[in-house]
Amino acid sequence: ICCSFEHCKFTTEWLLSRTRHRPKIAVVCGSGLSLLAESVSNKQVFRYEDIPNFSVSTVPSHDGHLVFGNVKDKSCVFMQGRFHLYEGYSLCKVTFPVRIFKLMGVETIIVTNASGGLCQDFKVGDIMIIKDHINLPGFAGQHPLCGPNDERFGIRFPCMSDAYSKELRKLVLNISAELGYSNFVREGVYCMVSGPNFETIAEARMLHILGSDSVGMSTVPEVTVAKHCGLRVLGLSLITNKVSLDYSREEKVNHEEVLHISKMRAEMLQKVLNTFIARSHQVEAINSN
Ligand SMILES: O=P(O)(O)O[C@@H]1C[C@H](O)[C@@H](CO)O1
Ligand SMILES: Nc1nc2[nH]cnc2c(=O)[nH]1
Repeated sequence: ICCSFEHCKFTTEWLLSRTRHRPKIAVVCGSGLSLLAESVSNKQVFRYEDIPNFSVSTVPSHDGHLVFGNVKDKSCVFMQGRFHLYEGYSLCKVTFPVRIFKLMGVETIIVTNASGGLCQDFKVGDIMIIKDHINLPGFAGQHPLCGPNDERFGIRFPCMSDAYSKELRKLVLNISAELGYSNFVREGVYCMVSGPNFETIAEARMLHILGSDSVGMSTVPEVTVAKHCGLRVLGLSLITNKVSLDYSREEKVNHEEVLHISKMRAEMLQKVLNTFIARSHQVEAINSN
């Protein structure tokens, strides 16, 4: 096993002995969204290649930096770049950082990504709060929790019907309204495919019929492992393109377009995120009541 409890513990202790930060919130920055980590104070950066047992980023715009820092008075850790199944990594490698965060004392994980809009009401540039997901690779056995279950992380058969915290979603909706962003902040179902190709029209139609509002190539394994080990999860997906459901449409998606849109919207997402992090204690209060 390449990502055993002992491997996780070793990496966690390696990091804890090199930083004074003790983050309670972790953020995974999706494609083109590295900016989310830029405004932190008291910043400390580790390169993925220097961290024992970590993988390296191979996708353009996924910088490969683990950034510790404060947002207001909250200590956070940011992944500038994530690992994807299509890069050739096993799902245990893809989700390894999530367990490190758990062992470091993180309580809430915020996963962000770029995705294609299937819901016909969505516009390019919308922010979709993920309310649920479809684990398509999981149906075919590509699942991060397959294999022996280590009870020190979580139970064998975790419940996923409440993977995305209702309270956290509500807080983001409230913040979006206060910031005047309500007309482009939505809620929806994210579907993961393995990639690396974008969808055929027939595939896109199928995913839409199955109830997916957007489609991407990440997030679901991280969320599954996060829920398994008891982290609270918030998922935010930036709709970077409309997925064609119609043979007469001529649009052709590419990674550069995805990056262009996500970089354009990253500042807004950052505003939502920073306000959310500053106020996350409000949800802690709700939960402890
Ligand atoms: O890491 P995310 O899910 O944001 O990356 C998306 C999916 C592919 O990796 C890439 C396609 O442009 O962006
Ligand atoms: N699978 C998939 N991933 C994406 N990431 C950003 N846009 C898309 C898309 O249209 N499809």
